Amino acid sequence: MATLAPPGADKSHPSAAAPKKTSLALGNLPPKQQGFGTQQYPRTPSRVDPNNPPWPAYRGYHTFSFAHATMGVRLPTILGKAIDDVVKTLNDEYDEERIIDLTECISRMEDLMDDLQNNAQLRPIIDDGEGDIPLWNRMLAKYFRGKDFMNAPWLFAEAYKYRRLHECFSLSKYWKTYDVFFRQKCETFSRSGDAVFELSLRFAEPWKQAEGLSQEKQLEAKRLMFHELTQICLWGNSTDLSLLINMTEEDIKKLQSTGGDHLAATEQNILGNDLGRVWEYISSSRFGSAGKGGRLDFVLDNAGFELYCDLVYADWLLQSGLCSKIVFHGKRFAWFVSDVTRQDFEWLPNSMVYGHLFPNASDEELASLKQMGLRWKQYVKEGKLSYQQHAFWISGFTFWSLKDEAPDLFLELSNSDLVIFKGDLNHRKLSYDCAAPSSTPFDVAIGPLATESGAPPVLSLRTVKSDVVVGVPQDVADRLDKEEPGWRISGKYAVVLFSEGHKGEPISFA
Ligand SMILES: O=P(O)(O)OC[C@@]1(O)O[C@H](CO)[C@@H](O)[C@@H]1O
Repeated sequence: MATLAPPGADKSHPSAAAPKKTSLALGNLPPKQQGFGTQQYPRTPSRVDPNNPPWPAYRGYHTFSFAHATMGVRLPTILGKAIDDVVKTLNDEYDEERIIDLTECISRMEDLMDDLQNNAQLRPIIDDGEGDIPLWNRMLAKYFRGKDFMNAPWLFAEAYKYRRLHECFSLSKYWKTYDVFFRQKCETFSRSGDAVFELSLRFAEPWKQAEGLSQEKQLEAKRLMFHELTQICLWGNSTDLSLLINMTEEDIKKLQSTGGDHLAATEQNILGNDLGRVWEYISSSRFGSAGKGGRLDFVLDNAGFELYCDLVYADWLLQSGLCSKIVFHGKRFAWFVSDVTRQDFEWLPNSMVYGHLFPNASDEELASLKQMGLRWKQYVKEGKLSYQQHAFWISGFTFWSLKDEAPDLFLELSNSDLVIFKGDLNHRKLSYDCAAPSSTPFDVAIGPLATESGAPPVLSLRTVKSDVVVGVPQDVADRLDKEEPGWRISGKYAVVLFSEGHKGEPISFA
């Protein structure tokens, strides 16, 4: 039976086609506005938390970012190499109980590899009796429930991976303190001979100021030395083992070149440079107490060559009288491949004095290294140099949370006349590792560490190896983004950024 179509139901008729354009004359509507979404950044401090930094966080699923390459490729590669290292150790072991214990560590590492590659949810850290467990599990429960490796902020997910790696060993009976990167750290230092002797031949003899100079000239000589040694300390950070996966010995030498011309050329690559302000402060009566040098703290980054540069710098700061006490802060266990642990801190001067790391070195070179190593060991005995390793440094928190999450550490640092944060990772933690505009002033980017009552003066010495950049003129960053798209991760550029803090002001805890 034919259906009766209602009038006008023929959809194929031209009159049923949609009008090309409908224009309404509605002159009373409000005008269109611009900038939606941008006003929410920076988030006000009360809206900032580890999952919601002041500006948008970098996350592994952001395919445009270094976070993506790191989570998807670099971390599994690093973990694969770590497994190879443990297998080497396993092959050299003879005791059955220790062998079985170590195979269990390997199988936990394989589980971690599966989790990484399958983008698993971030589970709590198993209680291995270590002091940082509450920091980790509270943070996971409060801010990252249900998050996985790719959608948690990159900084947290990456740190979490290193904590999980530690768990593979901390749950064992015999291998609790095993460092999967130790072998690699030692080998890289032993391949850094040229740069190592370049410095030891110059600095092994105790430093003396040239005689007969006016006070003004003496100060100027110190300023110049400070200027160059700070840069050596800064560029020592370009040798980062986690990025050296495919580097040749020649490449490493180029990175470590410490010659004068090279330094002058590389100073142009310091895109935000507060070195002048730092000298003004360090050479003033505000630094330390009258007639006595100041206290300097280093929040360390990498072991081996970078630590060696840090110690050459610290040695001169003590000898010059600018500092009377230097405190080094390192990690409790293997962290981001090459970070300094207590074992690395002790290994360095001991290997300089007793080791046979440089078979091709001359007697003179070896003697210079030994002389310097002996002096550093003496500083440690005298308490002029010391080493600490607070659990906060191996947590997933950024330094915006330092005072709240580690009040004891905040008090300790508030005694310092200057806290130097070395390297890229520390810079990410200072600046909340988020997409802040490059022109954001350093004081703004580091939040409470610049504004809190009692906060110490802070200096970041960082070669730029990841996306976040602050304290750099916007036009410079925009030009580099256009002309050198890899500049944020190449380590070719650096920043030297200073915040005066509020030392001496009364500290209270909410
Ligand atoms: O802190 P460092 O040694 O200067 O650099 C650490 C680093 O290589 O590792 C991270 C990516 O895995 C980035 O923060 C940075 O590029």
